[in-house]
Amino acid sequence: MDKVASALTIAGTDPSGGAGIQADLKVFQEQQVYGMSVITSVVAQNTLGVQDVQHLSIDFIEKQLDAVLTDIQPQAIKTGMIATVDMMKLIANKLTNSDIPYVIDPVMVAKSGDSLMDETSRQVIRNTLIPLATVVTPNIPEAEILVGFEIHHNQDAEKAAKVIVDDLGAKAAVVKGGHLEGEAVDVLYDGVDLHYLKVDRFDTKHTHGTGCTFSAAITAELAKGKSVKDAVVIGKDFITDAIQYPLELGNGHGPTNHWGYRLKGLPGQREANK
Ligand SMILES: Nc1ncnc2c1ncn2[C@@H]1O[C@H](COP(=O)(O)OP(=O)(O)O)[C@@H](O)[C@H]1O
Ligand SMILES: Cc1ncc(COP(=O)(O)OP(=O)(O)O)c(N)n1
Repeated sequence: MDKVASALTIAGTDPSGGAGIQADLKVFQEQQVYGMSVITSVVAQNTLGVQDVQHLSIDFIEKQLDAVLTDIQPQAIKTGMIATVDMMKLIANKLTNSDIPYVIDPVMVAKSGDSLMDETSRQVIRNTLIPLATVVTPNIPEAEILVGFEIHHNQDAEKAAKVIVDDLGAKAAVVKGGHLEGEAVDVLYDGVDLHYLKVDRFDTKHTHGTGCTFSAAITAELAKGKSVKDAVVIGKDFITDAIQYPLELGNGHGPTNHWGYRLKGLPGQREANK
């Protein structure tokens, strides 16, 4: 293995830097993991919403994947915005029989309400990519689509995490509670045990890219060789700090602070970033 851990994100872009490829690479860098990226779709978006999307051709996505995978072997891979069935089939082909830890953030809809995955793909991801996953990290609406029932409280989230592992074939699932009321509770099921990751909810509108940031932090830790549970616990700390110390950027849902965790224990900077 190379001396430095490396991770690959396969996803769409966010020119405003809070979500997608840009967020993933910032997180990898913060976690001291060498970051690489394959772009699936170029998205015109900002903190207010998505203005337009252009998907790259399957042929060109494949060329990017081959360029990376034949040269620098990542120790973990993450997928984010995979908008079409053909993209899913291509990635499934490349990752079948691979033993590289694989994190799926099954991105379907942005916080602004704009769709990032077509309707057919929302059903197809279940059979193509989910069975290959080391960890799947759906938010509540995404988990509802994957499992086919509504999620209103933590017990429903537990049930959904179990279905994603026991019925859909992922090795582990974290159903994120950002969209529920009360504490921000995520439910991790690893095929054996259930774990609750709880933090007080911060009263903030700066939550653009929370899901991307969380799943990228988990990917970085898996690349370093951490267990799924340890990677998810560290990822939760990372996203909590990123939400806690907002940057107050943009006119809508601003980005999280990808260096937020560095401000812990530095009271002067902590105050300055409140
Ligand atoms: N206001 C908040 N305060 C604290 N944690 C939050 C808040 N909103 C989301 N989170 C956490 O951020 C992570 C991403 O969750 P979520 O926002 O549900 O994902 P997504 O961005 O995919 O919709 C989860 O760990 C969730 O618990
Ligand atoms: C290119 C791209 N990928 C994913 C998202 C969604 O990111 P997420 O972390 O779920 O945060 P919100 O956008 O929902 O705030 C995205 N917007 N763009």
